[in-house]
Amino acid sequence: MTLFSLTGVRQVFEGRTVLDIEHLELSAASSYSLQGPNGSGKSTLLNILAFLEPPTAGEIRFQGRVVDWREKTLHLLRRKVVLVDQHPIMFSTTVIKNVEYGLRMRGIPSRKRRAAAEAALERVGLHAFADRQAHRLSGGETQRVAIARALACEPDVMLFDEPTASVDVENQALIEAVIQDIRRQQRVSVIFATHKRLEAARLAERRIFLFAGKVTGPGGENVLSGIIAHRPDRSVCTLGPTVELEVRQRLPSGPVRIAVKPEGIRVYSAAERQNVAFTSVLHSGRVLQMTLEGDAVKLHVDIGIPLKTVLSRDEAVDSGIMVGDTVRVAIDPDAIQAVQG
Ligand SMILES: Nc1ncnc2c1ncn2[C@@H]1O[C@H](COP(=O)(O)OP(=O)(O)OP(=O)(O)O)[C@@H](O)[C@H]1O
Repeated sequence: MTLFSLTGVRQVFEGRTVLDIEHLELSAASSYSLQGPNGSGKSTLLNILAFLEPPTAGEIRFQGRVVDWREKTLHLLRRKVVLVDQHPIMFSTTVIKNVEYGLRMRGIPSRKRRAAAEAALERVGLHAFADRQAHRLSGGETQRVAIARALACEPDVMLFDEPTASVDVENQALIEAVIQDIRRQQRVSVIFATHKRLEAARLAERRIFLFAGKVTGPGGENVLSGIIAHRPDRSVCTLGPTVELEVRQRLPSGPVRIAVKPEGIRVYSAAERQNVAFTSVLHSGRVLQMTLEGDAVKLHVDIGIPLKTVLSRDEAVDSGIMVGDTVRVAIDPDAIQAVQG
């Protein structure tokens, strides 16, 4: 079942478009990671999905119904979707009262409230902390109490904004275990923003990549820092000591972040001279890794910068390319998206 369906969703802050999603569907009872560089729009998207901030434009369907962004309806939707913030705010009272907060707002009687809050604290391993002062907890404990506070409300969807960004290794493992436990309860969907690739691999069934506010597909993994310079006939982006890529976007000279879509990267065996795509510039590289994923082969290639691309199984067989081979790599300038900074 479709949980969220977004069409033409844009968020504009101070005249700047920071989120621009043509179409995105999220399935129910799944777990998604939201990945992308700083400022790519992850928190902005989470705030929209949590019904905390309406988008400037576009349509969002939740569980099949169009969201109309009126306070009365939002109130009900916010019971179904709960966002656990990166820096949760604790009220200056006990842990248990903080966890009970959402239930109190819903008018749940005190005994039932207490039992639900205790059960939620148990799930995050903080049962013994019930009577402690919440604002004196460590970062990791605070994050776990915030998760308990969300869990107590029994939402359909839990959103997390970088749940382990400011916690130690021990709390990271505990929080990941709690998220995995939440997912094992089939009913609850989980969407979390993270900068940690391994965390995404551990926790997410599906991954969404954002770059400059747009969903980029797995190409979001090819995110690199470079410097734009203008030559008489073209603009180039210098990456590392040896690599220069042509960039078609018009940007001022200076530092940029670029994303290279994997479908814009073609890899040829060193011998192949025919049908070279996109560009006359061919980079020399080496194949570091080839992994079979379903009917596709994921290729890691080093051309002085690390790049990931995908071939169909047939293309991979036909090319005869093997791990360790020296190859030539063509990159489509139109597959490069650059943003300043
Ligand atoms: N309320 C706001 N007013 C103006 N600009 C905003 C506002 N909220 C976010 N932005 C801008 O929108 C862009 C996207 O921000 P967002 O916080 O969604 O990115 P992010 O991917 O979550 O980044 P990070 O990984 O650093 O948390 C940024 O350039 C940010 O400065």
